[in-house]
Amino acid sequence: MVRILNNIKALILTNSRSYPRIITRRLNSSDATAKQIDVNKIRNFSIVAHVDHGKSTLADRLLEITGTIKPGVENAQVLDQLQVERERGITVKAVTASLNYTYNNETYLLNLIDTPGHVDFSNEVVRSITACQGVIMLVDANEGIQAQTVAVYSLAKKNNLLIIPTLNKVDLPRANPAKVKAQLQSLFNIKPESVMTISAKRGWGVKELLEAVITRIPPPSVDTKGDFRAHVIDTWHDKYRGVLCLVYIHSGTVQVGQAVKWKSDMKPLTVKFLAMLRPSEEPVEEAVAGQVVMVGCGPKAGGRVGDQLLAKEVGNDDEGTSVPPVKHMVYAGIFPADQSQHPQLNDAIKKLALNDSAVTVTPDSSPALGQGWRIGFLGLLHLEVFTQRLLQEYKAEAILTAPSVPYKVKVKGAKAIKQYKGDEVIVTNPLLLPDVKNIEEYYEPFVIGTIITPVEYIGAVTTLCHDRRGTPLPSNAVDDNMTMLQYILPLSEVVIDFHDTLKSITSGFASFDYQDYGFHPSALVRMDILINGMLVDELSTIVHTSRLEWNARRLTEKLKEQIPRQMVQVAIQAVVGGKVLARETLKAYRKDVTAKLYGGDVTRRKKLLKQQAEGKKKMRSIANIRIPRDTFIDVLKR
Ligand SMILES: Nc1nc2c(ncn2[C@@H]2O[C@H](COP(=O)(O)OP(=O)(O)OP(=O)(O)O)[C@@H](O)[C@H]2O)c(=O)[nH]1
Repeated sequence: MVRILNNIKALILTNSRSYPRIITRRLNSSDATAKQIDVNKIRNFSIVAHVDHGKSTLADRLLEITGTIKPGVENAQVLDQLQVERERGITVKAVTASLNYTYNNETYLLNLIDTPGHVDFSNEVVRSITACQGVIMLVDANEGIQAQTVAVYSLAKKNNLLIIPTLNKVDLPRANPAKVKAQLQSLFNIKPESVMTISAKRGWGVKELLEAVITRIPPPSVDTKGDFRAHVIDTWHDKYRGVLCLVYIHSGTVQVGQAVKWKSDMKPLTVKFLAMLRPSEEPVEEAVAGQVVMVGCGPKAGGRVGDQLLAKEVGNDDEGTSVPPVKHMVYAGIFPADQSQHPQLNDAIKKLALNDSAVTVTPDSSPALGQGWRIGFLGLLHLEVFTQRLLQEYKAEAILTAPSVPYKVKVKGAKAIKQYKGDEVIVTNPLLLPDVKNIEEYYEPFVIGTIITPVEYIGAVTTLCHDRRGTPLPSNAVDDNMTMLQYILPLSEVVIDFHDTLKSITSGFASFDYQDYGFHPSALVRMDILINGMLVDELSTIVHTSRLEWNARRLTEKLKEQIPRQMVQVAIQAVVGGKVLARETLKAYRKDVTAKLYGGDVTRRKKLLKQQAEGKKKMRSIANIRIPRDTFIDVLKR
């Protein structure tokens, strides 16, 4: 027990704020440095799977077999280092581990990239895949193919990666490898004899799988003689060394002390830190094309995901692999709980955004909530994880506004087109919607949703998709009991609670994943809220016409509940283009609220006056109606 605890202790971060991705103790000094490894002995691969199908457990076993960690640390989940990952039992960040393995008397360098399973973090998967030549596609032999298996399969195919189909959890009594092999054949045309079977938990078949990685996945096809070029697949911040980057070298070699530059910036830099991640840092003097290594160029050297690190001599042309740009699915406002905490939160968001390259941060301000930021996320789980990490890793408390999806509008009129630098405007905040009279057409983001469900729930799932404005695509049988349904769905109907509702109507048996389907024309309008005839900017939303009435009623009722009674009657109206859709009236307050300020001793009176003044500061005054800041937060929250 003590040994196990020590083992875990050694692996867990000592200070996750300054070392988000690195284990500071060296676990294993390697016998094969980059120089001794030729490119034909490198394999870059990733493990992809539906959530909970066992990626992190398999990664632990691979680390054990290759001697990187000691065996027997059950559920160590060495690659899941973030506190949120351990608490939620999910992988959020993709991490790399360079492993040595001897096969047929030859030592191979295997770069394993662990990837997250949840649909929100597919960005991390896409990024990892740009450095890989093959993937282990894990499928739980008990659950069978799930929606995300379909998504990762298509992604791997699209990127021309070699796929090693692997059934996991074959130790479970209810595992049915034959059935799942048949599913793989029917959906993806995968031959049953090419499918590996393992139990990541027990270690069964893991050695054979590792050998399949060596024999089936090709070495990286790179130019070892050319000038140094690498692209960044991850970045994180280190308190002492500044920005550290994980790069995939696709040409030449890099050495400590070498002169380099960013493609985006061209300022001369020097490589100060170079290390393999095993997953602890192992400093190296040199790394060659085909390798995935950590590079740091000093505290002020910058670096961001998707950028390229080049040898000083390389021109600023367009050659080389780039990482696909991130598409944000939801945007939300983040504000400090108190404006005095703005600088601290600003610092925390900056640092976290560096590690989580999938977010975009732009300054935002609101009369009610003060100065803040508008942040783009990949999905709701991503948003939750981001705020949880802000709190846990940076002790920064933040207020979140209602998440909304980005919309697109086509503007008309020369003046408007000039103002928006083109006739298409992406609207990430309903407040920034161009004037209605300048809008020619509205566009809404759509996704293709894949649902795998037991056949008995097809009716319920179809109703749900129909209610969410879905358009069906042809469906496919997975086997006798399971079906794959596909729908084109508006993103706004999917991001908030679609997954939870689907799980509850199918007793947890259906799985869901979605892929971007771009912007398409849609009947959208901007709905405003008036308080005694005055517009409250913060409460404007973009709504589909079929949802107008419901939204109008819900918002006005919620506001009536939240706004405290005032000396005058308050009319709360939801309007679209001057037409009132819903109205609630808050009756006037009759009691003499200042009565308690008279009489009593002077100190008590002063205290009450001070409290009242502080309370007023937190109010937003609209048409002489004082609305507490908390009301906005409560109403804007989901
Ligand atoms: N019985 C059995 N359980 C397994 C096996 N492999 C993984 N598990 C269990 O399945 C659960 C999920 O495993 P993880 O390795 O966390 O799954 P994951 O795919 O990394 O999950 P995400 O990181 O959230 O995507 C854990 O409780 C594991 O202990 C196996 O071979 N047999």
